[in-house]
Amino acid sequence: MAARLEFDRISKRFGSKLALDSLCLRVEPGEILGFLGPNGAGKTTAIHLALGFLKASAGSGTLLGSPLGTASARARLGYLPDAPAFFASSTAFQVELAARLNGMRSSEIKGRVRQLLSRLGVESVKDARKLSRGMQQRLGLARALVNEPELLILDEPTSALDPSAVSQVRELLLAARNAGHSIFFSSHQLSEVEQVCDRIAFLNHGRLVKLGSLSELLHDQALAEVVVRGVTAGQLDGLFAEVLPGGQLRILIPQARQREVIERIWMAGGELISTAPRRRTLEQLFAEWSREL
Ligand SMILES: Nc1ncnc2c1ncn2[C@@H]1O[C@H](COP(=O)(O)OP(=O)(O)OP(=O)(O)O)[C@@H](O)[C@H]1O
Repeated sequence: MAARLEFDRISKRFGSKLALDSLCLRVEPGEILGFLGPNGAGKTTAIHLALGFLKASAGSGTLLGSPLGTASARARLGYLPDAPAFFASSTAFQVELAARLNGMRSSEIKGRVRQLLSRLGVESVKDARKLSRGMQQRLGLARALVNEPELLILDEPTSALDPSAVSQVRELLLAARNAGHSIFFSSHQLSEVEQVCDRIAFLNHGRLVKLGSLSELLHDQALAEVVVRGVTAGQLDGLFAEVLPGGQLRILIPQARQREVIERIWMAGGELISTAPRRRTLEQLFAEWSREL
């Protein structure tokens, strides 16, 4: 099936800075793809390339089947920028205008706008230009969702939201996904990412470092905790070992190396006390992947 968004070896250079380095990535129909990476990794640059706000220095891509930058594809797209701006006071007008520009039928617009504004808690806002950042984000989301877009691109959609708004947004995103829409969003809110994303793409220094479902990525990186006695840390060089009271050693190793390490301990005259799987969090993986070049 055709990807809703595809980057094919896309690079973007700003002067001497290579912000994006040969990015290959597809957002498939009906999936939520979380786009992660440390500050300055290149996430917003990739999003701006997808939207046609920037031109690639090399490579190509498609948005909803058309080459990046094609204006007609944008009517089937919803976009929430990191700092949404509003130019008129009426909240309903902002969202209605987006619906009209995207070709929605007039008969459908009023009901849809009312429903979204109420769902996102912005129906009684007086002046859209004087909103707090969190309220701007809620209104920006209503604007992005109004035309029931095939692809929703969100730059940090929940960064300024209070916990109840975060869960309302989570429900909206999952409902959109369940209706077959695709969502591509950048975020630093790892608990949100864990709860809604089907797959995760991790970018660092403009390069795609990891891509997969959270369970695959956590499984690949799974650790085992091994407790032994009768050996010293010096005999296990290269392995992280903590000395426990009583002289036992606690060792953390990738699960895939467990057998090899246990054999090494036996060869050195050590005795195995226990082994246990150690689940890692996305936060720990984020910290490790951020160190990868
Ligand atoms: N217009 C520009 N001119 C020069 N450099 C830029 C420009 N836009 C982005 N950059 C640089 O490109 C790199 C990637 O920036 P980008 O904003 O895409 O990162 P990001 O992953 O979205 O970061 P954050 O998580 O902080 O929002 C950074 O080093 C940034 O300074």
